[in-house]
Amino acid sequence: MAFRPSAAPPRLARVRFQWSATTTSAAWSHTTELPLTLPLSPSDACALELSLHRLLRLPGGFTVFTVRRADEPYAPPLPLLLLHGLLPPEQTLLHVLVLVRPLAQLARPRQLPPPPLRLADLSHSAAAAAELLRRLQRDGTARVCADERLAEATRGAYDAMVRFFTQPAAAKAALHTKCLAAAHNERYAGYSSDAGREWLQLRLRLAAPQAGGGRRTLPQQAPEPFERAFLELRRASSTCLRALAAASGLHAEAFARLTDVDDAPPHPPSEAEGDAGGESDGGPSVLRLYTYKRVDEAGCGCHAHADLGMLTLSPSPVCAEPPHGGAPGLLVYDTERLCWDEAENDLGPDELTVFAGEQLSLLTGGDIPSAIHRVPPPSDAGRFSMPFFVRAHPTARLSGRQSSRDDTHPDALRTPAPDAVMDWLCQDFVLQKLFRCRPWRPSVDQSWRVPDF
Ligand SMILES: O=C(O)CCC(=O)C(=O)O
Ligand SMILES: [Fe+2]
Repeated sequence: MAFRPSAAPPRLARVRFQWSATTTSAAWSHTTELPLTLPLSPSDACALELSLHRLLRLPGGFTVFTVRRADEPYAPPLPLLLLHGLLPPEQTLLHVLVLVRPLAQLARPRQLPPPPLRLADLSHSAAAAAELLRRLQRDGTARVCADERLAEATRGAYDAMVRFFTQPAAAKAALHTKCLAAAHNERYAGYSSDAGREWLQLRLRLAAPQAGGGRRTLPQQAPEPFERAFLELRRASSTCLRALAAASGLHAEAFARLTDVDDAPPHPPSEAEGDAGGESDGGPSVLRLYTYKRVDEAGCGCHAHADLGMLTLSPSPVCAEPPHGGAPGLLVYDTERLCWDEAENDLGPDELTVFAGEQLSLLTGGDIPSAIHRVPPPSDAGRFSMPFFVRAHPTARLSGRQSSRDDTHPDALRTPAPDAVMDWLCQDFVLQKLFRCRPWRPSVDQSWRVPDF
């Protein structure tokens, strides 16, 4: 399955499963409520799938593929095995909508990715913008070919990564910079690591550079090629966000203005940002320069998750060892075929993989779905990657709209469930939903600590 097994202690929950379906001549909604011990084991999940087939009166040849919380019709649909992650620890009642599909869909062959779109076209061609939108909707990811400036900047940053990561641990750790004065807020720029990777995280400086301090990003002591890659990826992400907004029938600025990818004055200076922790120097979007631990170093890669921001732009990764050839490894979960697809196979050195995070999915009512993805630990030559995560300001208002997508599946959810809240302050959405109702983030317990995001 490749989803991280849950380490949570077993707990009893009541789960209401709802199957709502429409055809041209009829509409129905069947519901059943079951006491369940969560997390489910793989065999519990299989038994539950069979029970639901009977209890929800599904037609022969169809089954429950995935579920999502009823109050989050825009959220990524998840296999039954991950049900535990949708229910915050202190709660016991969960209402989910099931997505029912024909079993035959499991055997559908994968469509190979079409040729990349060109970044240069996305800024002026409505047809290229519409195609980017269509690919994100249909495939979950899209390939985009960088222009020369971006390609040069990412090459320069990859070159500089070798030297950066071979420094002594103390020199790397010295780059860790807190971006907020408040002790309980963990927003940072600089070095960090987990069981699978080490990385350097860059953010835009929001405070005007002091005289003599010319750097636009934090940490200020980061090698200059990293800043260049940050600024070029920021420009590319601004182009993609504009293209997607325009192709969605919105004002071209509708998405970009919620973020820090433009040089317009920063979004609402911050009363509400105060709640999340005080005056910030460091924008919400981040560039992460990763080096992955190999299997033989007990690396575990990057577990399955959906990104929490608006959009992720991930330049073609390279091996950590000379001659630094390509290092494809990103896997994307196809929720319509329940399998992992290799998203970076045959990705050109100057190409990027683009995919949506959950903030954009909320804003579009699920029209642009967030991609569930993971990276297994590399086996021999390692992996450098440098995804750029465009994120909305914590104080931005994220108002989701009803999906207009014409889903031809029999259980198309054309209207959000009645208990769906589609209007969020970004930081509330992130803290209350993305850090509490997702299986891949250990739930924050609404304590005083605000995690880095
Ligand atoms: O290294 C990569 O290519 C992806 C990493 C990733 O998915 C993440 O950090 O959110
Ligand atoms: Fe990710």
